[in-house]
Amino acid sequence: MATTPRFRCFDPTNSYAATPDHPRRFSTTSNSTPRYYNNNNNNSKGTMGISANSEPKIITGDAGYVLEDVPHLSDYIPDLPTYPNPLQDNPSYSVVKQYFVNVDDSVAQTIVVQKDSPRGIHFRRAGPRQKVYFEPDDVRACIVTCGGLCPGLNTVIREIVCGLYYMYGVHRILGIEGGYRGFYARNTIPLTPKVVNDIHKRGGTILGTSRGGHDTSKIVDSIQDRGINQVYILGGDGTQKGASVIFEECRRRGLNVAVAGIPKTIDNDIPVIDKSFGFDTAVEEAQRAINAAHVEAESIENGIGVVKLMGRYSGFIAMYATLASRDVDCCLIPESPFYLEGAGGLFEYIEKRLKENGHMVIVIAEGAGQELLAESRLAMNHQDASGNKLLQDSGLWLSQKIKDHFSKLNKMSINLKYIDPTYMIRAIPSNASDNVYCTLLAHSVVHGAMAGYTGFTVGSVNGRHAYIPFHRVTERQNKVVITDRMWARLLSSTHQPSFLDPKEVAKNKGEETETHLVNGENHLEETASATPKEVGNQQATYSGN
Ligand SMILES: Nc1ncnc2c1ncn2[C@@H]1O[C@H](COP(=O)(O)OP(=O)(O)OP(=O)(O)O)[C@@H](O)[C@H]1O
Ligand SMILES: O=P(O)(O)OC[C@H]1O[C@](O)(CO)[C@@H](O)[C@@H]1O
Ligand SMILES: [Mg+2]
Repeated sequence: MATTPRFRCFDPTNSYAATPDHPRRFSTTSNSTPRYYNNNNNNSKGTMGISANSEPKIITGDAGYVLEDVPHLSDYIPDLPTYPNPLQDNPSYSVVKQYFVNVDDSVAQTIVVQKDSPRGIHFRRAGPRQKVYFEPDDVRACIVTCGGLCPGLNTVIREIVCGLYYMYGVHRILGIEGGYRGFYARNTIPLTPKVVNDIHKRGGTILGTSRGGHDTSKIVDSIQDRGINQVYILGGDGTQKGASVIFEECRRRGLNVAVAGIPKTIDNDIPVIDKSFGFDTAVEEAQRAINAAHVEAESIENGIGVVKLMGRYSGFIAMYATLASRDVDCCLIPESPFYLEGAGGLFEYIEKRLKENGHMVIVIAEGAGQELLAESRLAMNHQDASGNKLLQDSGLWLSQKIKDHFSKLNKMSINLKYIDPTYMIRAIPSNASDNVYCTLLAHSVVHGAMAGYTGFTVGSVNGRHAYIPFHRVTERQNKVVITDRMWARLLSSTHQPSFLDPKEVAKNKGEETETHLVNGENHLEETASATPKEVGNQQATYSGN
């Protein structure tokens, strides 16, 4: 029989117990909402009623159960009224037997466990609650999209609008134009189901987007001035960092404003969540470019098709597109350093493949081999408006290097075609499965905000939607773990070299190491800049799936 965990209070910064009369400690039971900090300030702009960033809300239970909870408006605003969830009278949803989520439901981050292992980290399960913290008539919601484009943005916008409208009877929803700076520099767009009806069939975002321009104080002033009390923020890692500081500022000002993020990243580089929306669409669309490269390459003697795909720091699109296609002979990603010349290098492999097969296809992620590019040209240190490093064109660079190498050889003339479909992939509408995923994400985020949660990102964790504290999705990037089975499957499907030093791998395999990498949760930031030899060392520590 399932037992309800007995929650204990755990304050990561203090070892002594929390007490109900100490406002800075959690006072939690399984039935009460944890709260910290009393709010005695008024709501005027910039007041210093509440200082310091909020601390993580961590609740522990029996058998090593840990809930990494998200903030709630009642944590800092006392005596907030609650209302019955209007969904209980909604004829469409009345067929569902147990529609409302139990207050104690949580989603496990790790689902592969051993008999005696602790229950581990959990996140609050997403979904509708019996009580809501906003009267539908009082809600003034806004939606903003920031960062690069991604298939599905319009679907999420549509479903937030329709979800608020039809599930909760919220009719005042504003679109913020042109990303964060739109809060203070642009007009707003009123959004209704009619306005958004067809937008899921279009790529891009009807609201526009931008990089840079995050001015927290001006943004929160604008939220206050417009009377907005629910802020829905779609964007990647940078955007979620921005959302986090907006939440902190709203909290500091004591505002009754729910700030919620929906992670958007075509690169799939946001951690914790299973995958980001638009990723499936991107992988599917990448097939068209790979097919074209393959057709070109196999139609001519010693044909080489080079396809560049997106992935600044994470090579997920390249890896999945390669695995899906089966026409790719070599996939290069930022996480797996490679080299061109000499034994075990890329040129040697190309020559071998052309001799065996007469043609080949290479997929390269935009961030792959950047360290080699920097060596061969003047290192550029340009950044975009958000401070992201502007990368050099890895596909163009690689194509040129291959051409130069084989023209020097004289013995083998090659025909290389370079295809860069990156922006074409990013600009298409989401496919069917992403459309459904976007809809569920939008509904989950709306349920969370209506229930008074704030300072959270919504995402699917092991197939269940959860509310995840901002810091968990911004503290690191999700990367391909090259010591995991998925990358091994890729190597085995392409037969490409691993570019690892075989002696080092063999040596380290025999050695006991203390570090154990856990599937999908490895902090492999260092891998991106590691030498092939160093990666060989990491290989030996693998204990993944
Ligand atoms: N640390 C930060 N604090 C506040 N705002 C930030 C921070 N980092 C980025 N932003 C803001 O978030 C917005 C989007 O950031 P960015 O351009 O890096 O895209 P992103 O959300 O990471 O998406 P993409 O995956 O396309 O890179 C920008 O307006 C930027 O100013
Ligand atoms: O829109 P921009 O500024 O050209 O950014 C391109 C970058 O955006 C991304 O698509 C992420 O959104 C990266 O893969 C790519 O490097
Ligand atoms: Mg980013």
